[in-house]
Formats: sequence, structure tokens, C-alpha cells
Amino acid sequence: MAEKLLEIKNLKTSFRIRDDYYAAVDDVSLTVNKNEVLAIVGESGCGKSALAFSIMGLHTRAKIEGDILYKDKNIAKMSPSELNKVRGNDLGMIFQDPLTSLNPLMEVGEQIGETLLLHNKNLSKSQRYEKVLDLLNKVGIPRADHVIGQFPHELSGGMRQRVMIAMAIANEPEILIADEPTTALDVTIQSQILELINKLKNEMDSGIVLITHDLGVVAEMADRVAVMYAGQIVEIADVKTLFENPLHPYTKSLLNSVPNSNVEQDKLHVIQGIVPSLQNLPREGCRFSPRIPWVDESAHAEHPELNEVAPGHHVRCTCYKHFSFPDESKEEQHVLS
Ligand SMILES: Nc1ncnc2c1ncn2[C@@H]1O[C@H](COP(=O)(O)OP(=O)(O)OP(=O)(O)O)[C@@H](O)[C@H]1O
Repeated sequence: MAEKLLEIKNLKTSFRIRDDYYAAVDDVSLTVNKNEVLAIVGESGCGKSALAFSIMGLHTRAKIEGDILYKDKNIAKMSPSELNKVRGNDLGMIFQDPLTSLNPLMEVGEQIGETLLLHNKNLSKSQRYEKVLDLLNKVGIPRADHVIGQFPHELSGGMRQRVMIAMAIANEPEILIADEPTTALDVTIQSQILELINKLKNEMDSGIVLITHDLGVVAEMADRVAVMYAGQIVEIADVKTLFENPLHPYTKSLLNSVPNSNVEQDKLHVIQGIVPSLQNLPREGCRFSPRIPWVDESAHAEHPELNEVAPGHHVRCTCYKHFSFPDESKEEQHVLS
């Protein structure tokens, strides 16, 4: 049986806007197991990064409710000093943009060395140097002994991302959060970085939370997938089930909006509208209903819950039972040439 590393229960992350709090992550529950990649997918603004930052305890001004259980500890209830002990040690994070996350004024070796020191103060200078070299080699940086003394701006985007990964894994974290780790990279470098993350997962037996909006990346990397919409999880399943038997209308719309060379497909579905802003999110009923207006109101549950419809396959709302795409005359479709 899969060994649970992280269990999130009813997490609600709210930001204060003027005089009120608005939940960007709203009642999210999920688990991350050892040696698995859990992908979180969804459109821009659906709350993926807010979720990742909550797990890392990086929100300083947000209101966090619910539990984030790691072993016998509750990350959601930790003090800043307790958080500092787990962050960078048990929990590592690869950010979207290494250029804004790395210190531009510090040699990369020094930055990685600082991360090592945070959790192992007894390392001598020479031990640190050896460890940094080892990490740079591990993430596939050529001429590591030269790169160790370079500044971030002297490296290519792919190399900078590898440096960030080296920092994230410096203390062999059990849980690694990767927030759009390849978005800023071109496709060949992207696949090398994904391969590297996969290799490290197997070597360290870590659980990886991979945040992405790229379904190709999900298909390649994920063991399980959680689909987020408007702060909530609308579907969770193993990757095969999600691609072969998606149920929630939002998941189906996402999958139908990308070209797939494996199946005969001459039309792409256009998901109408956008994720509403935080202040305008509908908090009652099915949050996706405004974007599928052709589905009768009665198809939606009054209080949509995430229900397990088959072992390991969870879906929110009941509207999936009545959902199909409208015919061409009813909805605009984009015809591939
Ligand atoms: N510090 C903040 N204060 C107020 N609102 C915020 C804050 N951070 C995020 N939000 C809002 O919370 C919602 C979710 O944002 P989040 O960045 O988590 O989305 P995302 O799914 O990660 O998007 P992207 O893929 O573009 O990174 C958005 O409406 C965003 O504007």
C-alpha cells in the first residue's frame, strides 16, 4: 500500500482584500504518497500556487484554515521558527522563475552552500564545497567546478533551473513542490528537467507535487492528478483514469482544448469565459456552471461535494452525469486546418 507522506485536510487559504477575506484555496483535501508525482492542474488563477505556497508555509499574510499534516506535524499550525526547520529540509520547492528566486549577487555555489548550512551547521567549508559539487553533478551541470563560482546571470535558463533544483534537493526533502518548473524553458530543456525531477524522485523516494497547466507534462510525469477550478478540486484520479475516463465537465473541457495526436480529432473545444477573480468567485453551487450554460441548472448539486465514484476517482458535483459538449450550432468551436 502507498505510504502517505502529506495529508491536507479541508485547507482554506484566504487573502484579505480591503475589509474582507476571500478564499483562493477553498476546502481542499488531498494526500501525497512516497515516490509518487501528484500533478495539480488548472487554468491560471485557479489557486494552484496559493496551494503550493500554503504547503510550504510561505504565505505570511494569508489566513490559513484546515490541516496540512506531515508525519505527526501540522504545517498549517506551525510557528515561523518551526516552519524554518521543516522548510528546505523535509520540504523543498522548485519555483517557476529561477532568475527571481536566486540571489543575483551571490555565486551559485555559495547559495547552495547556504541552504546546506541552514540544516547542518557543522559542515566545514571543504565539506560544503564537496557537497555543492556533488549536487551540481547530480543535477547534470557540466563543469561543475567552474559553475560553482559563477553568478546566476552567467548561466542559461536551463542551467539556472538545475541550480534551483540542486538547492531544493540539497537536504534530500521527502516532499518536493515544483511550481511550473519548466514554464520558462524551451521544449528540449523542458524534457531534460522533467527527466531529472523524475530521476531524483526515484533516488530519494520523495513525494512530488507538480503544479502545471501543461497536460503534456502531466501525461509524462504524473502518477495521480488533481484538477483545480476556482479554488476547489473538481476531480482526482490516477493519470490513466483521468485521461481515459475524465468525468467532470471542466476536466473534459481541458482535455478537449488541446490537440491530441493519438486520437482522431478535428475540432478543439474552446472553454468559454475565464476563471472569475477572487472577489467574484461564486461560493454557492457548482462553480463551473456559468461556463457550461447549456447544462440545465437542475443537473448541479446544491452543495457540490467531492465524491468517490470509483476507487481513487473523486468528482465534485453531479453535473458530470448529464454533461456532453453542445453541437457546433450551439457553441463556437475552433476548427483545425
Ligand atoms: N497575495 C495575494 N493577495 C490577493 N490575492 C491573491 C494573492 N495571491 C493570489 N491571489 C489570487 O488568488 C487566486 C489564485 O491565484 P494563484 O496564483 O494561486 O493561481 P494559479 O492557479 O497558481 O495561477 P497561475 O497558473 O497563473 O500561476 C487568483 O485570483 C489571484 O489573483
